[in-house]
Amino acid sequence: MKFFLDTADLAEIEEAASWGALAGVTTNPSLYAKIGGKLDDFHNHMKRICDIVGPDCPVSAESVAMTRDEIVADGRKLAEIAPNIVVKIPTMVEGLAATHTLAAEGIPVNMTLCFSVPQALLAARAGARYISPFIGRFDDISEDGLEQVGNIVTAINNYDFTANTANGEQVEIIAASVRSANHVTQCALMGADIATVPFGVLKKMVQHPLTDRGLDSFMKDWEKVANA
Ligand SMILES: O=C[C@H](O)COP(=O)(O)O
Repeated sequence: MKFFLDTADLAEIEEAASWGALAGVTTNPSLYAKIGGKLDDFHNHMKRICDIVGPDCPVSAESVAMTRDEIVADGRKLAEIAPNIVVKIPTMVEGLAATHTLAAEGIPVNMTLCFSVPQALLAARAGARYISPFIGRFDDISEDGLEQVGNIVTAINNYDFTANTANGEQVEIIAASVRSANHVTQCALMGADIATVPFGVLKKMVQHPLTDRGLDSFMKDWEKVANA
C-alpha cells in the first residue's frame, strides 16, 4: 500500500515527505479553503506542493467546473502546472465524459466522490487512473464505508482497464475520507492500492502504546547502564 497525504497544508506535506513514506498528495476545494487559499493563487499553490514532493509523487488538484467542456479546459490548465499533476474530477456524467477526453490526451484523472461499485467501474472504463472511494462520509450516514472500498477493490481487480487509462497504467484505488489508523489497516487487508490520509491520521499510524512503553523501559534501563 502507498500513502498519500490528504491536505493542502505545505508544512504538513514537508514534514510527511521528510518521513520517507509519502507517495503523493490529494487536495480538494475544502482542504484548500481550510488553509485560507485564494482563488488566484490556486495554481501556484499546487505547483508549490508538486515542488515539495518531487516529480515521482502524483498531486491531485480538483476541478470545480460542472460541464464536460469546462472540466476538460480546467483539466488541461491544471495539467500544465507540473508533470505530476493528476486532475481530480467528481464522479458524475459530465465528469466521466471529461475523464474520457483527458485520458485520451494522456492526462491522468483521479475520479473522486465515488461511493459504489457501478460508479467505480464506469470511472475505470472512462479512463480514470485513480478512483477514490470515500470511507468516512459513508460511515457518517451509518453505512459501512470499508465494505464499499472492499467491494470496489474486488470489482476493479476482476478486470483489465489498461486500455482505458491515460498511459496504459493499471487503475489504482485510493481509499479516501480516511478517519483512523484502523481504516488504513482494513483497507490494506482488502488490497486498496493507496490510502490518502490526513496528517493527524498519519501521525497516529506511527504510534502504538507498546512502542511507547518499550521505549520508556529501554531508556530507563540504559540510564542504569550509564550510571553503573
Ligand atoms: O477528498 C477526499 C477526502 O479524502 C475527503 O475526506 P473527508 O470526508 O474527511 O472530508
